[in-house]
Amino acid sequence: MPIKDLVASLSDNPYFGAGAGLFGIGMFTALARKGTQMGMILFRRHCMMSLEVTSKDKSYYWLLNWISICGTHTQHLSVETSFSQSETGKINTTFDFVPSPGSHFFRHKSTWIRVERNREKQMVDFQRAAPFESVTLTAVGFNRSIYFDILEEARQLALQKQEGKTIMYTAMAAEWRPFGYPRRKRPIDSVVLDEGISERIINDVKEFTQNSKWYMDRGIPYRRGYLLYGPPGCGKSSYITALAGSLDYSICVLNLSEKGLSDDRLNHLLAVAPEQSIILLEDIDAAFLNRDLAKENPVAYSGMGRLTLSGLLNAMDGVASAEARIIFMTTNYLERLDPALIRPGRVDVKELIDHCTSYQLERMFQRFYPDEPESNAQMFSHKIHSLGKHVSAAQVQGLFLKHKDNPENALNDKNTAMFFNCDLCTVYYSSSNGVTVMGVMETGRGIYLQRRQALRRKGFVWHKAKSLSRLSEGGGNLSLSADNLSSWRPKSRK
Ligand SMILES: Nc1ncnc2c1ncn2[C@@H]1O[C@H](COP(=O)(O)OP(=O)(O)OP(=O)(O)O)[C@@H](O)[C@H]1O
Repeated sequence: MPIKDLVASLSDNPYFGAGAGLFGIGMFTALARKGTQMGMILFRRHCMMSLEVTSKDKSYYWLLNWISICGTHTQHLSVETSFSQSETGKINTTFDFVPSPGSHFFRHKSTWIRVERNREKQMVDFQRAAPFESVTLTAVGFNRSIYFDILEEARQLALQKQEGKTIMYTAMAAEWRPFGYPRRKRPIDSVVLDEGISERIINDVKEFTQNSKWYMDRGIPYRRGYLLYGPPGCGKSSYITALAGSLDYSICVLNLSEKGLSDDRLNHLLAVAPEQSIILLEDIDAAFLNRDLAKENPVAYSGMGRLTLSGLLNAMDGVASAEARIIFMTTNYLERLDPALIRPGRVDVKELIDHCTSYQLERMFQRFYPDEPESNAQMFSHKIHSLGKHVSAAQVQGLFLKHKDNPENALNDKNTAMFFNCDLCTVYYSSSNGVTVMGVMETGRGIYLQRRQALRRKGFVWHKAKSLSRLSEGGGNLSLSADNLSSWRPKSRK
């Protein structure tokens, strides 16, 4: 059959006509779809700009935070909870909402921007021990500055939160992560150390940070180690935090007795610590104390950290950076430290932060009660010394907090004795013609001795001081009458 006839017969066939029509429509739709896809790809490639920020990048959380505050009004949010516990034990929990994984749109300076937050299920960011994530911003046009603007705004927003604050970092797996919210900077003079100590440390740190060239020229590693040692509660940690604030540094706190801290991990952490930060190794003796206990009782301590002294020494020696690297260590037991750990080069400055001296007591009193005359500060210092007890600044702070609105109470013998839990004694004196109760109590050896001497001068003979009870238990009953003496017979002293 000639082709002409075949075409004529097919065109008369209604089934064929319908099939050809459907085929044509399908073809057209497929081509249109393909064309749109190609068009979109070409449009994206040539007319749109996108920016990908991965969770490994520092600006990742700044950006998410910025988007949730200034950008999208999406109803699909994820929560980021920050938890911090202050030294007083108070717990602060705050929720931040960030866009959840998926697509969101927002308008920035008359440009529509699409935000796509992706969470990879298959990939884990080992540094953060969390799924790998990324955020992609896409906008029409070629104006790159829009992304610079956004990143800059996000950065400023994040830094605003940190202004006047000290960021604390803690070690998470192999990286440093901010711990809780940045803390308000503590004024350095609010930590009252003994005369000259604070000035010595500040001058040394400043001299060090301003002399990088001196170190470079002589090929000396640009790092400096400080050791603050002394009894608990005397201000070692508080001082380091205040110092970091005054230098505008952050603090990287590392607990050497943490389970699973190996030599390699410590080495890595010290090498990647954020710039402009103080590395704080607290209670440095504790890490190796555990090791001794572990030797004695391997079962109880199995699985404890694998940090060795030589690992710590090597890690400290390896700390090198173009930036000034400052390491602070604290301990309550200097004598427990290995001499190799505190030799010059590892520890360049050692300072004893001890119990309160008169200088500190007076200054603390004046800081807490600025309207009180200086003579009261001196009286307070005298009273505390006469208790015959070593008191830490933390204890003194506690006493002031208890009587924060009433300095008279902080100066009261009974209150101070009660607060510092002094052993109370009833003191019996006799005159030559019989027992007379004179010295009712002593709040400490200092006061007691003074009274004794005064009484002796008046001709009284001291018989015995009998420890009755702690004042806190005794309810502060200071007066004695003859009845109290009935069960007690003083031995006369020849
Ligand atoms: N010298 C000081 N001046 C003012 N406050 C102080 C001083 N020392 C301690 N404090 C207060 O006492 C509390 C505990 O202090 P901090 O933790 O700094 O002591 P520490 O010496 O580091 O103790 P530890 O050895 O137990 O870690 C803080 O609230 C701090 O404000």
